[in-house]
Parts: sequence; C-alpha cells; structure tokens
Amino acid sequence: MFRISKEFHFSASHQLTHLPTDHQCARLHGHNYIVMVELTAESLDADGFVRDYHDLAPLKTYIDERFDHRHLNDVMEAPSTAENMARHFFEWCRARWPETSAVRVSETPKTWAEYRP
Ligand SMILES: Nc1nc2c(c(=O)[nH]1)N=C([C@H](O)[C@H](O)COP(=O)(O)OP(=O)(O)OP(=O)(O)O)CN2
Ligand SMILES: [Zn+2]
Repeated sequence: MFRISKEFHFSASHQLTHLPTDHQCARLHGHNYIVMVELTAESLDADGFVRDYHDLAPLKTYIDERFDHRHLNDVMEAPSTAENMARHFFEWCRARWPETSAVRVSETPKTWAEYRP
C-alpha cells in the first residue's frame, strides 16, 4: 500500500456559537489552519505516483478563494469545528480524487482532527 499526503495552509476567524458563552471558543478568534490530505493506492501509475502532488492544485485554489482570510461562520454550513472542517475537505477531495483516504485539520500547533471514513 502506498500513501502520500500534502499540506495546505490558510488563516481564518471563527466563533463556535453553539458552545456555552463561558467557553473560550465561543468568542471570536482565529487560527492558522493546516489541512493535510492523504491519498492511498495499492499500485502506482506509470509515473510511479499514487497521484502527482501537482494534481491537488485545485484544492489550494479552493482554499485560497473560499477559506483564506474569511470568517468561517460565513463559509461553513455546519459549526466550524476541526472535525467538521476535516469532513468537509475530505468530501470535496474525494469527489475529485478517489484515492483520497483521510483529511486532517490542525487549528493550533498542538491539535489535529481527522476524518477517515
Ligand atoms: N474536539 C475539538 N475541540 C475543540 C475544537 C475543535 O474544533 N474540536 N476547537 C476549539 C477551539 O476552536 C480552538 O481550537 C481552541 O483549542 P484549544 O486546544 O482548546 O486551545 P488552546 O490553544 O488555547 O489550548 P491550550 O491547552 O491552552 O494550549 C476548542 N476545542
Ligand atoms: Zn477555534
């Protein structure tokens, strides 16, 4: 089994308004997000790739245009938890690249959430 991954970075604000008002994340704040997309394949293509990293460029465009320096409450339908963000990016990637096996999202240097169906 071969597994590759690539990171994408963006900065955004959000507010988890469903949390109790005394929770720090119920206040307006921001993160420098990292989205890590993982792709898996049992065999390689003729170029020796699971998939060319360059093929993932549309995800950078999507993130830059829709998420970077945005307020996530205006962008996401579900609350912008790292878990929901990971699932959102997984579904977006899986619709384009069937080798997509997981997406991880980091909000802080100490935290990661993963969606892996
Ligand atoms: N399971 C989740 N828990 C939390 C999420 C999340 O998306 N999924 N989000 C938040 C906040 O938005 C933010 O990420 C704060 O995280 P936290 O690690 O609590 O923040 P700190 O850096 O301040 O933590 P320290 O322990 O003080 O370093 C909260 N929880
Ligand atoms: Zn947060």
